[in-house]
Amino acid sequence: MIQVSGLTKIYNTGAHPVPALQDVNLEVKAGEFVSVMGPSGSGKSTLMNLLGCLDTPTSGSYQLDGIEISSLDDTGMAKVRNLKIGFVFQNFNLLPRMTALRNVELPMLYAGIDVRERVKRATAALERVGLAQRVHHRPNQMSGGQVQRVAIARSLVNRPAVLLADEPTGNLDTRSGEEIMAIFQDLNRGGATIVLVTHERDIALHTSRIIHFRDGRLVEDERVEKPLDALEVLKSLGPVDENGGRTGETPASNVPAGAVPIAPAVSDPDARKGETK
Ligand SMILES: Nc1ncnc2c1ncn2[C@@H]1O[C@H](COP(=O)(O)OP(=O)(O)OP(=O)(O)O)[C@@H](O)[C@H]1O
Repeated sequence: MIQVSGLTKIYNTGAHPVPALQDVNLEVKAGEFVSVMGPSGSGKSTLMNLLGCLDTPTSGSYQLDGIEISSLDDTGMAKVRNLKIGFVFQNFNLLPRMTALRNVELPMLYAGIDVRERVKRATAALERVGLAQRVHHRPNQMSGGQVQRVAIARSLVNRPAVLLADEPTGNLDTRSGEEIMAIFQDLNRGGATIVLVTHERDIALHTSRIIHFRDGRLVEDERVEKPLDALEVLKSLGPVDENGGRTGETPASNVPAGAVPIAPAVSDPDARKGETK
Protein backbone atom coordinates (compact mmCIF):
# COMPACT_ATOMS: atom_id res chain seq x y z
CA MET A 1 0.00 0.00 0.00
CA ILE A 2 2.78 2.41 1.02
CA GLN A 3 6.26 2.04 -0.44
CA VAL A 4 8.89 4.55 0.47
CA SER A 5 12.50 4.35 -0.59
CA GLY A 6 15.36 6.72 0.05
CA LEU A 7 12.89 9.35 1.22
CA THR A 8 14.73 12.51 2.25
CA LYS A 9 13.43 15.93 3.24
CA ILE A 10 15.76 18.84 3.81
CA TYR A 11 14.30 22.18 4.90
CA ASN A 12 16.19 25.16 3.55
CA THR A 13 14.12 27.83 5.23
CA GLY A 14 16.65 29.03 7.83
CA ALA A 15 20.35 29.91 7.79
CA HIS A 16 21.32 26.22 7.68
CA PRO A 17 19.64 23.31 5.90
CA VAL A 18 17.73 21.03 8.29
CA PRO A 19 17.71 17.35 7.31
CA ALA A 20 14.29 16.44 8.76
CA LEU A 21 14.15 12.99 7.12
CA GLN A 22 17.12 11.05 5.80
CA ASP A 23 17.04 8.06 3.49
CA VAL A 24 13.90 6.46 4.90
CA ASN A 25 12.89 3.07 3.51
CA LEU A 26 9.53 1.75 4.58
CA GLU A 27 6.81 -0.56 3.38
CA VAL A 28 3.34 -0.68 4.86
CA LYS A 29 1.16 -3.47 3.52
CA ALA A 30 -2.58 -3.20 2.94
CA GLY A 31 -4.42 -3.92 6.18
CA GLU A 32 -1.51 -3.10 8.50
CA PHE A 33 -1.91 -0.95 11.61
CA VAL A 34 1.39 0.82 12.23
CA SER A 35 2.43 3.43 14.76
CA VAL A 36 5.27 5.91 14.47
CA MET A 37 7.20 7.01 17.55
CA GLY A 38 10.25 9.16 18.24
CA PRO A 39 11.42 12.16 20.23
CA SER A 40 10.35 15.67 19.36
CA GLY A 41 12.06 16.80 16.16
CA SER A 42 12.81 13.26 14.97
CA GLY A 43 10.84 13.71 11.74
CA LYS A 44 7.45 12.12 12.48
CA SER A 45 5.35 15.05 11.25
CA THR A 46 7.58 15.48 8.24
CA LEU A 47 7.00 11.83 7.34
CA MET A 48 3.23 12.18 7.81
CA ASN A 49 3.18 15.33 5.66
CA LEU A 50 4.96 13.45 2.89
CA LEU A 51 2.78 10.34 3.22
CA GLY A 52 -0.29 12.60 3.25
CA CYS A 53 0.78 14.38 0.03
CA LEU A 54 0.87 17.67 1.93
CA ASP A 55 4.52 18.21 1.06
CA THR A 56 7.07 16.97 -1.46
CA PRO A 57 10.33 15.20 -0.62
CA THR A 58 13.76 16.59 -1.49
CA SER A 59 14.62 13.19 -2.94
CA GLY A 60 13.47 9.60 -2.87
CA SER A 61 10.37 7.80 -4.00
CA TYR A 62 6.92 7.33 -2.51
CA GLN A 63 4.29 5.04 -3.95
CA LEU A 64 0.77 4.96 -2.57
CA ASP A 65 -1.62 2.31 -3.80
CA GLY A 66 0.55 1.89 -6.91
CA ILE A 67 0.77 5.61 -7.72
CA GLU A 68 4.21 7.26 -7.81
CA ILE A 69 3.51 10.38 -5.80
CA SER A 70 6.83 12.12 -6.37
CA SER A 71 6.02 12.48 -10.08
CA LEU A 72 2.68 14.27 -9.49
CA ASP A 73 2.08 18.02 -9.76
CA ASP A 74 0.08 19.97 -7.15
CA THR A 75 -3.28 19.13 -8.73
CA GLY A 76 -2.42 15.43 -8.88
CA MET A 77 -1.31 15.47 -5.25
CA ALA A 78 -4.53 17.23 -4.19
CA LYS A 79 -6.57 14.59 -6.00
CA VAL A 80 -4.70 11.73 -4.34
CA ARG A 81 -5.00 13.49 -0.98
CA ASN A 82 -8.75 13.83 -1.27
CA LEU A 83 -9.52 10.41 -2.68
CA LYS A 84 -6.89 8.10 -1.20
CA ILE A 85 -6.07 9.50 2.22
CA GLY A 86 -8.11 10.01 5.35
CA PHE A 87 -6.62 12.40 7.92
CA VAL A 88 -7.20 12.50 11.66
CA PHE A 89 -5.40 15.23 13.62
CA GLN A 90 -4.69 15.87 17.29
CA ASN A 91 -6.73 19.10 17.31
CA PHE A 92 -9.61 17.55 15.31
CA ASN A 93 -9.66 20.27 12.57
CA LEU A 94 -13.44 20.45 12.31
CA LEU A 95 -15.28 23.57 11.20
CA PRO A 96 -16.85 24.93 14.41
CA ARG A 97 -20.02 26.42 12.89
CA MET A 98 -20.98 23.29 11.02
CA THR A 99 -22.84 20.30 12.41
CA ALA A 100 -21.20 16.90 12.63
CA LEU A 101 -23.08 15.84 9.50
CA ARG A 102 -21.90 18.85 7.45
CA ASN A 103 -18.31 18.42 8.65
CA VAL A 104 -18.36 14.78 7.59
CA GLU A 105 -19.89 15.68 4.23
CA LEU A 106 -17.09 18.11 3.33
CA PRO A 107 -14.56 15.74 1.71
CA MET A 108 -17.37 14.40 -0.49
CA LEU A 109 -18.35 17.93 -1.48
CA TYR A 110 -14.78 18.49 -2.69
CA ALA A 111 -14.96 15.15 -4.52
CA GLY A 112 -18.10 16.27 -6.37
CA ILE A 113 -20.49 13.72 -4.86
CA ASP A 114 -24.18 14.68 -4.99
CA VAL A 115 -26.00 15.78 -1.88
CA ARG A 116 -28.19 12.69 -1.36
CA GLU A 117 -25.20 10.37 -1.49
CA ARG A 118 -23.24 12.73 0.76
CA VAL A 119 -25.90 12.71 3.46
CA LYS A 120 -26.30 8.94 3.20
CA ARG A 121 -22.59 8.21 3.51
CA ALA A 122 -22.00 10.85 6.20
CA THR A 123 -24.86 9.50 8.30
CA ALA A 124 -23.55 5.94 7.95
CA ALA A 125 -20.02 7.03 8.90
CA LEU A 126 -21.31 8.83 12.00
CA GLU A 127 -23.30 5.75 12.96
CA ARG A 128 -20.19 3.66 12.51
CA VAL A 129 -18.35 5.72 15.12
CA GLY A 130 -21.28 5.60 17.55
CA LEU A 131 -22.63 9.10 16.93
CA ALA A 132 -26.03 8.40 15.41
CA GLN A 133 -27.53 10.64 18.10
CA ARG A 134 -25.18 13.54 17.46
CA VAL A 135 -25.40 14.20 13.71
CA HIS A 136 -26.92 17.66 14.13
CA HIS A 137 -24.64 18.78 16.97
CA ARG A 138 -21.84 21.25 16.44
CA PRO A 139 -18.32 20.54 17.76
CA ASN A 140 -18.77 22.83 20.78
CA GLN A 141 -21.79 20.77 21.83
CA MET A 142 -19.74 17.58 22.05
CA SER A 143 -16.94 16.18 24.22
CA GLY A 144 -13.38 15.93 22.88
CA GLY A 145 -13.78 12.21 22.34
CA GLN A 146 -16.96 12.70 20.38
CA VAL A 147 -15.40 15.45 18.25
CA GLN A 148 -12.52 13.13 17.43
CA ARG A 149 -15.01 10.45 16.44
CA VAL A 150 -16.62 12.97 14.04
CA ALA A 151 -13.13 13.58 12.60
CA ILE A 152 -12.67 9.83 12.11
CA ALA A 153 -16.07 9.60 10.40
CA ARG A 154 -14.98 12.45 8.11
CA SER A 155 -11.74 10.63 7.31
CA LEU A 156 -13.68 7.55 6.17
CA VAL A 157 -16.30 8.92 3.80
CA ASN A 158 -14.24 8.90 0.62
CA ARG A 159 -13.24 5.29 1.38
CA PRO A 160 -9.54 6.11 1.51
CA ALA A 161 -6.76 3.63 0.81
CA VAL A 162 -4.99 4.68 4.00
CA LEU A 163 -5.80 6.51 7.24
CA LEU A 164 -3.12 8.84 8.62
CA ALA A 165 -3.60 9.85 12.25
CA ASP A 166 -1.26 12.40 13.88
CA GLU A 167 -1.48 12.16 17.70
CA PRO A 168 -5.23 11.41 17.53
CA THR A 169 -5.42 10.74 21.28
CA GLY A 170 -3.05 13.55 22.30
CA ASN A 171 -5.81 15.87 23.56
CA LEU A 172 -7.99 13.21 25.16
CA ASP A 173 -8.31 11.65 28.59
CA THR A 174 -7.44 7.96 28.98
CA ARG A 175 -10.92 6.59 28.44
CA SER A 176 -11.67 8.75 25.39
CA GLY A 177 -8.27 7.79 23.97
CA GLU A 178 -9.09 4.11 24.40
CA GLU A 179 -12.45 4.63 22.70
CA ILE A 180 -10.66 6.19 19.75
CA MET A 181 -8.21 3.27 19.65
CA ALA A 182 -11.17 0.87 19.75
CA ILE A 183 -12.54 2.54 16.64
CA PHE A 184 -9.19 2.33 14.85
CA GLN A 185 -8.80 -1.32 15.83
CA ASP A 186 -12.27 -2.09 14.56
CA LEU A 187 -11.60 -0.29 11.28
CA ASN A 188 -8.32 -2.17 10.97
CA ARG A 189 -10.05 -5.50 11.56
CA GLY A 190 -12.38 -4.47 8.73
CA GLY A 191 -9.34 -4.09 6.45
CA ALA A 192 -8.29 -0.44 6.91
CA THR A 193 -4.60 0.44 6.57
CA ILE A 194 -3.66 2.86 9.35
CA VAL A 195 -0.50 4.83 10.18
CA LEU A 196 -0.66 6.61 13.54
CA VAL A 197 1.85 8.96 15.19
CA THR A 198 1.97 8.94 18.97
CA HIS A 199 4.24 10.00 21.82
CA GLU A 200 2.70 7.39 24.09
CA ARG A 201 3.96 3.83 24.07
CA ASP A 202 0.71 2.68 25.69
CA ILE A 203 -1.11 3.90 22.59
CA ALA A 204 1.46 2.47 20.18
CA LEU A 205 1.07 -0.94 21.85
CA HIS A 206 -2.45 -1.11 20.38
CA THR A 207 -0.88 -1.49 16.92
CA SER A 208 0.95 -4.49 15.52
CA ARG A 209 4.09 -2.63 14.48
CA ILE A 210 5.97 0.35 15.91
CA ILE A 211 8.38 2.32 13.73
CA HIS A 212 10.90 4.35 15.69
CA PHE A 213 12.50 7.53 14.40
CA ARG A 214 15.51 9.42 15.68
CA ASP A 215 17.24 12.41 14.08
CA GLY A 216 15.27 11.96 10.86
CA ARG A 217 16.18 8.30 10.49
CA LEU A 218 14.14 5.15 10.87
CA VAL A 219 16.09 3.38 13.62
CA GLU A 220 13.88 0.46 14.62
CA ASP A 221 10.99 -1.51 13.16
CA GLU A 222 9.37 -3.27 16.12
CA ARG A 223 6.74 -6.02 15.93
CA VAL A 224 4.14 -6.10 18.70
CA GLU A 225 3.40 -9.75 19.40
CA LYS A 226 0.09 -9.20 21.18
CA PRO A 227 -1.32 -5.72 20.63
CA LEU A 228 -3.47 -4.34 23.46
CA ASP A 229 -7.19 -4.70 22.83
CA ALA A 230 -8.78 -1.29 23.49
CA LEU A 231 -12.12 -2.83 24.42
CA GLU A 232 -10.37 -4.94 27.07
CA VAL A 233 -8.54 -1.88 28.37
CA LEU A 234 -11.85 0.00 28.54
CA LYS A 235 -13.30 -2.86 30.53
CA SER A 236 -10.40 -2.68 32.99
CA LEU A 237 -11.01 1.06 33.46
CA GLY A 238 -14.34 0.21 35.05
CA PRO A 239 -17.81 1.62 34.42
CA VAL A 240 -18.38 5.26 33.52
CA ASP A 241 -20.11 7.32 36.17
CA GLU A 242 -23.70 8.58 35.94
CA ASN A 243 -22.68 11.54 33.81
CA GLY A 244 -20.84 9.39 31.34
CA GLY A 245 -17.50 9.83 33.06
CA ARG A 246 -16.73 13.36 31.92
CA THR A 247 -18.39 16.64 31.20
CA GLY A 248 -20.44 16.70 28.05
CA GLU A 249 -19.85 13.05 27.18
CA THR A 250 -22.75 10.87 26.13
CA PRO A 251 -23.72 8.42 28.82
CA ALA A 252 -23.25 5.01 27.29
CA SER A 253 -26.85 4.14 28.16
CA ASN A 254 -28.08 6.95 25.87
CA VAL A 255 -26.53 5.33 22.83
CA PRO A 256 -28.90 2.80 21.34
CA ALA A 257 -27.05 -0.43 20.68
CA GLY A 258 -28.47 -0.74 17.17
CA ALA A 259 -27.01 2.62 16.22
CA VAL A 260 -23.49 1.70 17.26
CA PRO A 261 -22.18 -0.95 14.92
CA ILE A 262 -18.72 -0.91 16.48
CA ALA A 263 -19.67 0.38 19.91
CA PRO A 264 -16.46 2.14 20.91
CA ALA A 265 -18.49 4.56 23.02
CA VAL A 266 -19.97 1.74 25.00
CA SER A 267 -17.73 1.12 27.94
CA ASP A 268 -18.98 -2.41 28.48
CA PRO A 269 -17.63 -4.45 25.55
CA ASP A 270 -20.16 -7.18 26.30
CA ALA A 271 -22.81 -4.77 25.04
CA ARG A 272 -21.48 -5.48 21.55
CA LYS A 273 -22.39 -9.11 21.64
CA GLY A 274 -24.93 -10.11 19.05
CA GLU A 275 -24.40 -7.04 16.92
CA THR A 276 -23.92 -7.43 13.24
CA LYS A 277 -21.66 -5.31 11.07
N1 LIG B 1 8.74 23.93 7.87
C1 LIG B 1 9.91 23.68 8.44
N2 LIG B 1 10.98 24.48 8.18
C2 LIG B 1 12.17 24.24 8.75
N3 LIG B 1 12.45 23.21 9.58
C3 LIG B 1 11.44 22.38 9.86
C4 LIG B 1 10.11 22.57 9.32
N4 LIG B 1 9.31 21.58 9.78
C5 LIG B 1 10.08 20.81 10.59
N5 LIG B 1 11.35 21.28 10.63
C6 LIG B 1 12.48 20.68 11.36
O1 LIG B 1 12.59 19.34 10.92
C7 LIG B 1 12.93 18.48 12.01
C8 LIG B 1 11.85 17.41 12.14
O2 LIG B 1 10.64 18.02 12.54
P1 LIG B 1 9.26 17.24 12.70
O3 LIG B 1 8.21 18.28 12.97
O4 LIG B 1 9.05 16.36 11.54
O5 LIG B 1 9.53 16.36 14.01
P2 LIG B 1 8.50 15.57 14.93
O6 LIG B 1 9.14 14.28 15.24
O7 LIG B 1 7.17 15.55 14.29
O8 LIG B 1 8.45 16.47 16.23
P3 LIG B 1 7.22 16.69 17.27
O9 LIG B 1 7.05 15.38 17.98
O10 LIG B 1 7.73 17.77 18.17
O11 LIG B 1 6.03 17.11 16.47
C9 LIG B 1 13.05 19.38 13.22
O12 LIG B 1 14.41 19.70 13.39
C10 LIG B 1 12.24 20.60 12.85
O13 LIG B 1 12.72 21.73 13.51
